[in-house]
Amino acid sequence: MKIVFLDYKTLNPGDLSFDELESLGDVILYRDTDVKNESEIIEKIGDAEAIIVNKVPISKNIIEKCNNLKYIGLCSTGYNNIDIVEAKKRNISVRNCPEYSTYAVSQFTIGLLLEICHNTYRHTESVMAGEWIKADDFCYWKHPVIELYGKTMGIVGFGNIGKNTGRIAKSLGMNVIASGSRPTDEGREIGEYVSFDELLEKSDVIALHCPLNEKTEKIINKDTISKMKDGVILLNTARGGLIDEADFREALDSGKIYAAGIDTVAVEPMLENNALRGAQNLLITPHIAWASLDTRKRLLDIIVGNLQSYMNGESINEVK
Ligand SMILES: NC(=O)c1ccc[n+]([C@@H]2O[C@H](COP(=O)([O-])OP(=O)(O)OC[C@H]3O[C@@H](n4cnc5c(N)ncnc54)[C@H](O)[C@@H]3O)[C@@H](O)[C@H]2O)c1
Ligand SMILES: O=C(O)[C@H](O)CO
Repeated sequence: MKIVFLDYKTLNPGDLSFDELESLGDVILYRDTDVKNESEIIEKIGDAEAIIVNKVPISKNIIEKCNNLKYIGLCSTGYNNIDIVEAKKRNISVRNCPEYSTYAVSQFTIGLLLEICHNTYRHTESVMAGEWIKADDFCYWKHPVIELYGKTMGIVGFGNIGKNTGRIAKSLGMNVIASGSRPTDEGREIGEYVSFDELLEKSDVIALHCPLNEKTEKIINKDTISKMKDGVILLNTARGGLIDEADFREALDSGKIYAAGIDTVAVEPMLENNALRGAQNLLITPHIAWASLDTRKRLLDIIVGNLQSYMNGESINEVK
């Protein structure tokens, strides 16, 4: 079987082995593919039966042109770059990789929150610059130190990552509320299910952990921000497209949003004119919550397992 991997560079910058994947068929590996160049994508896929993609968009046009395509294997949990409706229409199997980064992404989310609460990095810089030597007292702070105990974390999207973020928040003494997911007993042990509006009104910290799709695109906008508490903290390690970035910037600048920590923006790599550049009370990282070596190893195992199961006629991790 001809298998084309369109963009392996971020999964495997050179520290993993593709031996197992290559044992499954005639594998063609591309480090990168220009996400904006449909003809390059179509040419690289050619007559392949299976493709593996991380962030390359697979549009209706590409699916129509590559008419031997039977399998799209994602290199990620999120699958917002694939035209699922068109793929399903043509009986193409689309499979994602759930759960490989649950612990890493929830750790990262809480890491952003703790940095907002403590400003460890900014205080270290101040001490290293000699400000403690000149201080009048045994302690001083440049930014407020925030205790999370007793505060409410609202989690939008209470799936694998959302629930684990909730568990950590609960262990810090936070009350957890969640919206958007079907209630389960496991979820009820972590927090209370509420409506999206109630979550916006009650949360001191809001963490986004839902997929990006037509229902969730820009769910954080002027209108929903106006329903939030003044001085709310916003965390987004899911997808940048969940947020209207111009509205978000306005709320950061006005102080309506006290601070935010995000790992994703709407267009990646970030555009030069991205509205968030230069924001003062924003921690921002270049989509790396998933990227530890252990996590990527687990991810590659799932990618291989998904393809193997497709070849065996089994339906594992099929995107519905
Ligand atoms: N930054 C990173 O490195 C990174 C890594 C992995 C995943 N992600 C993102 O995190 C997202 C969540 O991952 P997960 O493993 O928890 O997925 P998941 O499928 O386990 O959970 C997603 C939850 O969102 C819920 N949901 C669906 N529509 C919703 C809506 N309209 N409003 C609110 N909730 C809704 C689903 O019911 C589900 O419970 C992924 O879709 C992906 O975009 C980011
Ligand atoms: O969805 C995912 O798995 C992450 O965003 C990394 O691609």
